[in-house]
Amino acid sequence: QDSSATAVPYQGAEYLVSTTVGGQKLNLDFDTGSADLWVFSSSLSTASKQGHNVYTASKSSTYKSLSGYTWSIQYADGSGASGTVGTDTVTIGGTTVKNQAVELATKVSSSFVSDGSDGLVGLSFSNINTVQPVQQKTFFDNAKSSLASPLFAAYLPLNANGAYDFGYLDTTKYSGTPVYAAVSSAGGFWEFPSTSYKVGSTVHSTSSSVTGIADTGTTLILMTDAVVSAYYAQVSGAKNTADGYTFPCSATLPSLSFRIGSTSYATIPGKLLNFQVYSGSTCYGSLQSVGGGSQHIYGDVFFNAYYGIFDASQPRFGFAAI
Ligand SMILES: O=C(NNC1=NCCC1)c1ccc(Br)cc1
Repeated sequence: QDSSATAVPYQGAEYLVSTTVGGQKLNLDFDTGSADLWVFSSSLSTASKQGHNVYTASKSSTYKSLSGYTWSIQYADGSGASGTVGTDTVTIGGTTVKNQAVELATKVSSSFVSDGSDGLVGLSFSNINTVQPVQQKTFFDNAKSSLASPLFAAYLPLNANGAYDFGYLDTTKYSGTPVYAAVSSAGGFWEFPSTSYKVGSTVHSTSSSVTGIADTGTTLILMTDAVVSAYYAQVSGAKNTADGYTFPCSATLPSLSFRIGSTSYATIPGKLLNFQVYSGSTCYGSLQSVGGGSQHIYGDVFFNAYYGIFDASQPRFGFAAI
């Protein structure tokens, strides 16, 4: 049941995919950095429902409640949601999964209320799904057996409609031959070693334990402080403010390249590293600090430059310039 679903950019911060849950249409944020499929539900407070499509279980003829099951998730950016669980038929593009665990939000954090999505589709590994007492599988895990190949790909061009392709690679969406890195799924993420990077043409290496994760649920590229300080040292007028790194909008930004596994470098051009105007003639960088830890997070800005291939067969992560 290979298929492709259109991903529509929303306010430069995320891409939304129209998804049918029990015959009800919702605009969901596909997130390769988490493993819960959750939706805004009719049980939310009136205030939380403002501006969103909600899923009403009682209106679906195929919904089944999982009595006593709950979920609760906290994302790395501090946002979160929680609620109850059932199963229903979920269709994305032309790929349908019956009896998919659908997590109904009865609470969502404020950033989700002001956000454009009506919920998330987790596409990381199912070992980090938060449902209790019995952990549930992701849409992709459930769909895999019906696909020609056990993979999906993310095509997220800047300020234009993109797509998530399930079961096949769309060669019209990228150029050249994809390169792949082995993935370690133990932490639940599409994670690989990422120990070398370039600011412009200057090569730097990090400690060997540094990894990267491919995360469509994060907007920017978040890297360790060593990388971020080396990068902005090359940008005249760059400042590290309480909100993150800013610089004069007139600045010429160097490219940033980083290795994914032991592959060739992925290069983010300077143009993509100016995320948006911060205030007046000051702009905000697409590269920001991940805070602590030794994991780089390659978010949507990475996918603005590369077709990302999430292949469960080994597992491995591949990329090719778009
Ligand atoms: O939460 C993460 N990605 N998804 C989302 N973020 C905000 C809403 C959805 C995330 C971030 C960093 C690491 Br390391 C692993 C996962």
